[in-house]
Amino acid sequence: MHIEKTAIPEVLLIKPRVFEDERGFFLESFNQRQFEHALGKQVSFVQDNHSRSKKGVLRGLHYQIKQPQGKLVRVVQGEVLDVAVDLRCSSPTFGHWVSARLSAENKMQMWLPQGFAHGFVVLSDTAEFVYKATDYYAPEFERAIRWDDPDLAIDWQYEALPDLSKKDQQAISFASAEYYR
Ligand SMILES: Cc1cn([C@H]2C[C@H](O)[C@@H](COP(=O)(O)OP(=O)(O)O[C@H]3O[C@H](C)C(=O)[C@H](O)[C@H]3O)O2)c(=O)[nH]c1=O
Repeated sequence: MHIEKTAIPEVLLIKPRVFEDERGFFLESFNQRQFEHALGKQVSFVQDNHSRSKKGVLRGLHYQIKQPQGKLVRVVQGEVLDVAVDLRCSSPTFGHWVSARLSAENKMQMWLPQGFAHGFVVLSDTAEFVYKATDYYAPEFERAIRWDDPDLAIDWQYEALPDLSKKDQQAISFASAEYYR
């Protein structure tokens, strides 16, 4: 697998090795040994998630203030713009965001460690989004920051107004959010 750094050093883009033949393709979507070698430390995942969304759906920006989750995310159908926002107070990239287009086509994955808010917007007619998390879902600790927060000024590369859940419609501003100390 090929690892690409992003403008936030701890957020990585991972391109798995793809074996194509006349039948189609094969790839290892996760290999513990290779992943830990790339990160230079041990990481364990406890939960796999899978969501399907229509074009224009934006899920995010979400994080768990306690039991923070590192996420290894990828798209198995369609295309999304995936975004990670650094919420670690002590980080030199605090309040910065990075984005990447993840698609079934490019098979690109993004690794965002604990300390980040995460979201994506669907750019294709539909998208199936699958990801591994380093801790369990804990709704009592879940927080949401507005996708269109003016201080973050995220370029979602999506021209129309996105389709948001009730929870995301009620998300709060970056300035009033809780951060990771
Ligand atoms: C996240 C999650 C949700 N759920 C249940 C709770 C709700 O009844 C239903 C939909 O949940 P929600 O609307 O919070 O799903 P998303 O909007 O896709 O939330 C996710 O969106 C962004 C992209 C993230 O990075 C997070 O993993 C997560 O917050 O699934 C569970 O049972 N387990 C879970 O881990």
